[in-house]
Amino acid sequence: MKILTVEQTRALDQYTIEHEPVAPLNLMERAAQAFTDWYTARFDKNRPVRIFCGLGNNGGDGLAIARLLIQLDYTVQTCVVRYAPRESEDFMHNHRRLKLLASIKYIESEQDIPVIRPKEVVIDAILGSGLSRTTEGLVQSVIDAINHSPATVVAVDIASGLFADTANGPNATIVQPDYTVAFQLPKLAFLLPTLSLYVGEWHWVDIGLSRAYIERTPTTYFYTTDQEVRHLLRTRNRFSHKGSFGHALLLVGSYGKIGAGVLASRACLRSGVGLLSVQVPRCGYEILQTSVPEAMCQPDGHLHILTGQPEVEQPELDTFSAVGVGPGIGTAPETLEMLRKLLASVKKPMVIDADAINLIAKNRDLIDKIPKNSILTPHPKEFERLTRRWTSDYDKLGILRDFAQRNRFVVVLKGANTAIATPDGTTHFNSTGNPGMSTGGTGDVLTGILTALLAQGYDPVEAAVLGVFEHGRAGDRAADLRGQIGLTASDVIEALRWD
Ligand SMILES: NC(=O)C1=CN([C@@H]2O[C@H](COP(=O)(O)OP(=O)(O)OC[C@H]3O[C@@H](n4cnc5c(N)ncnc54)[C@H](OP(=O)(O)O)[C@@H]3O)[C@@H](O)[C@H]2O)[C@@H](O)CC1
Ligand SMILES: [K+]
Repeated sequence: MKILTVEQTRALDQYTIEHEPVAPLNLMERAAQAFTDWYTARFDKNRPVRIFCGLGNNGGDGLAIARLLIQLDYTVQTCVVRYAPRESEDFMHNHRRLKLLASIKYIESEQDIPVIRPKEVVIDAILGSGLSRTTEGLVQSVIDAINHSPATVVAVDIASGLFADTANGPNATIVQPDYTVAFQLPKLAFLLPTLSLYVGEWHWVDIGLSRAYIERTPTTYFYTTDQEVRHLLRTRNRFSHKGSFGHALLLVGSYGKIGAGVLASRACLRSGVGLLSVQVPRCGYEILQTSVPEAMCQPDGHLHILTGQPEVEQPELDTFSAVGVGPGIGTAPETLEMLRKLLASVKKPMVIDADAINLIAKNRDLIDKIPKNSILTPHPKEFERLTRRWTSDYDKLGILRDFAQRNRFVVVLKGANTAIATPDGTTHFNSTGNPGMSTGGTGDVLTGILTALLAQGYDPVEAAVLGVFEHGRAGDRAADLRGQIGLTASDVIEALRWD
């Protein structure tokens, strides 16, 4: 699913109006109806509704929603925040229609701001995507009153005061909703961790804007949906054999962290790889052979760390269809040398995680040695070590895009809505996963999954988008079963299901 900028959304709106064609007022009615359908499916008539409307089209939506809810017998109090002398045309039309049906309260000064009671649901339709400056004065006071109230708050299209795709200044006053119901497409702001307070749980509703226009509008931001992922997943031919699904090599573990290697290996096997070989320090040999009997084990000559000096002769690196390195390997100088040699020898895109990233961050000459189109999977701290500290989530996205594009890497920046930046400058936000997955070992699981997908011949961008999605989906299934708090990385592996 594409994420469009405010400008692009306005153009999409205009295109739909001209080419469907549909009168702007009817489009507003469609938006209000879609919101109302969403609302009535969740909130019953016992909850009094208080709708705060601005004077633009977001306010117009609010007035139309008020009318539709009143017609459905909801108890609605509409408050128009009169912060400016001018209203939009469609606002005025809906204002006239609502006045025939109900009284409207006008907020012209702070004294007019009503007391909001706990049982109420506040619908925030003060400002939408037309926000052009930081909120102040009366609007700011109303937003403060909403934020200090005990009521449930639902934002229409976007929280009032929140910019949809650019940074808000410091100390901006913004509605903090429990829910945001966006029209047609999600907005970039919804996907950024530091803005979550101004978004709440978000949903989007279809208001019939032109699909053809969305299709041909270029964008750099995407939100991965279930439907899109279904197209990526390859089905298995009846005549296939284990040789058809590649041979992966994982270089993992150190004394005390062999478990990271076990998790990565199990996840790799659960993600469809044909054959798996695993290099671990000698202390990990029996552990791995016992806990992952499906894998072939190549013990390192060193007892505790990976040095790249094998105990017994090992197959050439080009035997393997994909290589993954990092989980649990530590940052010993000998392991750095192993990584240096590995990067010099592997020609295919590989998966690079955890301590391999930390080693690269400290030895920056290695960045140029990483095969093009490799997948790097840093968490934010590792990514900061690799690049620089950011000033906002928007700054972080810029650094991420530049780093991936300049080096021709696929960078999977882990977190809520994991962001995957690609060599061609696009960024894909993931839609699956839950806070229960913030627990040791889930990153190792992801490395195993991604290495398995590369080994099966998936293109690195597809592997990253698909792998991150399925990793999150497995986490969601596991959380359904056990709850988020008790979730472990092993539960995520057990919940993987590729169909
Ligand atoms: N896109 C779609 O497909 C559809 C969109 N729809 C709806 O339209 C909404 C967008 O409507 P909109 O463009 O009229 O903007 P909106 O946010 O209501 O207000 C703009 C007014 O506020 C003013 N203003 C700005 N900042 C301010 C501030 N800080 N403090 C005070 N005032 C401020 C601004 O002033 P100006 O910048 O012109 O000086 C202008 O007068 C969208 O979110 C959705 O709900 C649906 O109905 C149908 C389909
Ligand atoms: K709003």
